[in-house]
Amino acid sequence: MSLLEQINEAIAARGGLIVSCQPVPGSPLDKPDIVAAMALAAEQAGAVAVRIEGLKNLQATRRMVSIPIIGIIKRDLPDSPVRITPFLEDVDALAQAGADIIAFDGTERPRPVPVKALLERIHSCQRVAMADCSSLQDGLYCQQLGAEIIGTTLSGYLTRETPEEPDLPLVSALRDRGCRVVAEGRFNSPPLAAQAMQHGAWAVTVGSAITRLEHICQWYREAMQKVAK
Ligand SMILES: CC(=O)N[C@H](C=O)[C@@H](O)[C@H](O)[C@H](O)COP(=O)(O)O
Repeated sequence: MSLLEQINEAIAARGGLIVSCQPVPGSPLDKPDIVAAMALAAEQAGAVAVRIEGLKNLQATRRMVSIPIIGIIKRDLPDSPVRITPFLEDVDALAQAGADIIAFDGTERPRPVPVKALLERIHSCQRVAMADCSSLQDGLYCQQLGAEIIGTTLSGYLTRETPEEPDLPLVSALRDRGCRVVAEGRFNSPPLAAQAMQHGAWAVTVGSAITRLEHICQWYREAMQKVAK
């Protein structure tokens, strides 16, 4: 059975929750053992896959979990806004470290390596490709080039102001055009994740609301301060 068929079975049995285990950089939780422990807890709680950033975190997680891992490497480049898995060497390293699915920035922005070349490399490593997109146009381009999974990951992050709400219309639009859609980005509550499934998502990735303790604390504090006397 192919990896995507295995995930289909898991989704049918347990729902389509993918947990992104990416602590806030520099957080006391930003340690490979802790990332791996979060991933194992997510697996034990029924997640169908986890999303992990960085090779050390990926290697530690690979030793702990048996569910599929979506691997990424984030880089801050001096001459390109593209951050997620920009280089062919990143693809090779992620495949080597145990990623089953490799996600990359699928936006149409200035980038060191074209999307087509990244996709070819992911497939030559015999891994599944997930394109992190910001729009219908990005998604259709990556789908047409052969990306098996299209994520809404970067919707709202190419403009100055990021909206509070997730991009449910993009989930529907991509699904209507035949994409296998992972809804990702600001699905910060169970009802929002459920709405993504109703809008045709194949699965939903949740990060901050499950694994970024600082963000969750901030949401609580702000809500409480608003009503404080
Ligand atoms: C825009 C970008 O760089 N997104 C990143 C992609 O890996 C992560 O920082 C997000 O946490 C992840 O996409 C999950 O989203 P949320 O944390 O909103 O559930």
